[in-house]
Amino acid sequence: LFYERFEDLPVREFDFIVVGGSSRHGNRLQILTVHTGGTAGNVVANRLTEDADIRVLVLEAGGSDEDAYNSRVPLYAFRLQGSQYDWNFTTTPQAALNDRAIPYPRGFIIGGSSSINVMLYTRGPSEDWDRMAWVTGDSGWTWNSIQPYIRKVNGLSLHFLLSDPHKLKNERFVPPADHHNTTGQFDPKVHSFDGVNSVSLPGWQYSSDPRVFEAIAQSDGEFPFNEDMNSGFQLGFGWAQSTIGEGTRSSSATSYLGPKYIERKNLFVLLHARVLRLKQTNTKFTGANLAVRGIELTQDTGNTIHALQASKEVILSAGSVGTPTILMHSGIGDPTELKTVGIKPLHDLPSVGKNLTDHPLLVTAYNANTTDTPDDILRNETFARPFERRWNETKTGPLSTQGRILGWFRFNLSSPVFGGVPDPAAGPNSAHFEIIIGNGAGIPPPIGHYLGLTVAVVTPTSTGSLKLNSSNPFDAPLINPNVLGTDFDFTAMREAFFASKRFASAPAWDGYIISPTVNVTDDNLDDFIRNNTGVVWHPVKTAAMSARDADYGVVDPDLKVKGLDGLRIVDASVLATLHSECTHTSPDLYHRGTSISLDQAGL
Ligand SMILES: Cc1cc2nc3c(=O)[nH]c(=O)nc-3n(C[C@H](O)[C@H](O)[C@H](O)COP(=O)(O)OP(=O)(O)OC[C@H]3O[C@@H](n4cnc5c(N)ncnc54)[C@H](O)[C@@H]3O)c2cc1C
Repeated sequence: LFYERFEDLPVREFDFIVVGGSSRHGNRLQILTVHTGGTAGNVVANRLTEDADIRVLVLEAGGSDEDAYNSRVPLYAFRLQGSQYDWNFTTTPQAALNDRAIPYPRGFIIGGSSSINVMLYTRGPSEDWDRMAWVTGDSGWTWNSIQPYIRKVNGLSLHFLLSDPHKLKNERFVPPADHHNTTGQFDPKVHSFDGVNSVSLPGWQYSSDPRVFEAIAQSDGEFPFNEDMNSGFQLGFGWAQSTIGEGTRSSSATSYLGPKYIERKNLFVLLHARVLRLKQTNTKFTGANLAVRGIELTQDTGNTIHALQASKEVILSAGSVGTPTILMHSGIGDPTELKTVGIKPLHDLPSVGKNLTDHPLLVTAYNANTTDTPDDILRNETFARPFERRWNETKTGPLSTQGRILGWFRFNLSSPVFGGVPDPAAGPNSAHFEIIIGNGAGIPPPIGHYLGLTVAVVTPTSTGSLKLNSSNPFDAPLINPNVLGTDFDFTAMREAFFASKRFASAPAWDGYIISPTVNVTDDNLDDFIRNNTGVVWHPVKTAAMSARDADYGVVDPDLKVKGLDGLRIVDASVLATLHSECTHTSPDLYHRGTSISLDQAGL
């Protein structure tokens, strides 16, 4: 159940529940999951509370999504950035971007970033998962091992074969809002139709769509068509799949904490609960690990601090910014850096906050000779009204859709991009860059209609960092994704831009594209990139997983914080490598993280 005030929680019960034995039934177990109101946390909470004997408390700094209209309406997704549902972080000045500091949105709402993101659902290439298994020395992270958390495989539920006792799957592939015939637009064999998280194809058609496919056909194979980029083979252009069901956003809150689950008597969700730090709960003696099962939270900017303790585990799911921030405020991190800001080190883990990596993104747009774009809806309330009425009543129409068509591509290995640098992709079938076709400008200028061709480098080699600004947990951390910080990344952005330009020059666009909105020439391209590149908001690796015996990394392949007891991290920060995909698909990862949690708790 949702609670707004700490005082309303059955706190005593949480404080005094006794954890008895290890048998599955007959014991009252309590697992306190911390700030797991985000994408991953709700998956964890859902899975853990399958067992009525486990009591889970979810702590979320943000509030409810009940009145968040813009979160529900897919077309309005971009309005959530900079809103009350966003933490509204900003990066440090980015050297390669002419020292611009760029906005760094993160969801400040139940559902976390899955309640404010752009909803693209991409699983990435199988090679990325296989590489993560190799890096971490744990075959449980391979593409094949992860599949049963998403879907049934070959008609069998591999849960049984892989001895995962939990049958809940992530994906629930549903018809698009307009119920059009989707034959040839996805491959049913690689999807699940009875999972929790709704996924669908675009539910509204635009006149630019057929031209995209004509341009694909005219590209001499440079931009092939891929029926389903989520099969493990991602390369090519295909229809976007999005976490949308019945024309409405499917976040981890609407799905994993949906009506079917939120009434569970063993699930407690406390909103507006900001966790300040974790607390040591034992005294270390020779040979034993420190236990960190305590937390401190506040609901009134620190005037009142509440302490709680989990009998089993604290599971951190505060995301790639929140998780390392909380760890460092708790003294878990690089001791030298912690002392610099006046924090007493508790546990030496220098990798906390290191290696922050994100996908650089460059929006380019073309003036389009059409009025068939959502630009007028997005900038003119009067124009939008009938469409809103339609969406309110039927959940159909242009408001029911966000992503349209996207593609994943590789540079030729003889490309100038590589100039002595090894190919950073996970394998020969993994993309280096992405092109996102947008009908309309996303956030449109006052006049005009647009076709967006946005590019992203999906194998960046630059890494940045996340550091504390001070010992005050209310100060925003120093977020430095080091965008385009290497020659590879910068050259890759240039080449991705050229590729999108070639795509826009196909005869299919004659009469549709009028001109680019900015005249980019060879002479001003680098400036254009520096002045306009941002990121896709896919930060990972700030609490990265590493092999069990590696002397770097933050969590082991079971997602337990290295060298500590009682503390696990289950969110995007643990990814050991940045995948060539959009990162909220990692519920598959979260599912597995939870299964490990359950197994190791002897449940
Ligand atoms: C604007 C935007 C667009 C994106 N578009 C896409 C997309 O189209 N497709 C895609 O796959 N991915 C997309 N992403 C990325 C994706 O949404 C994230 O990678 C993913 O949701 C991260 O999940 P998480 O569980 O790690 O963190 P989050 O979902 O961010 O959850 C963290 C939660 O912890 C809470 N929290 C943090 N600190 C504290 C604290 N101290 N106390 C209590 N609670 C705390 C937060 O409020 C939040 O609810 C986008 C992200 C953004 C921001």
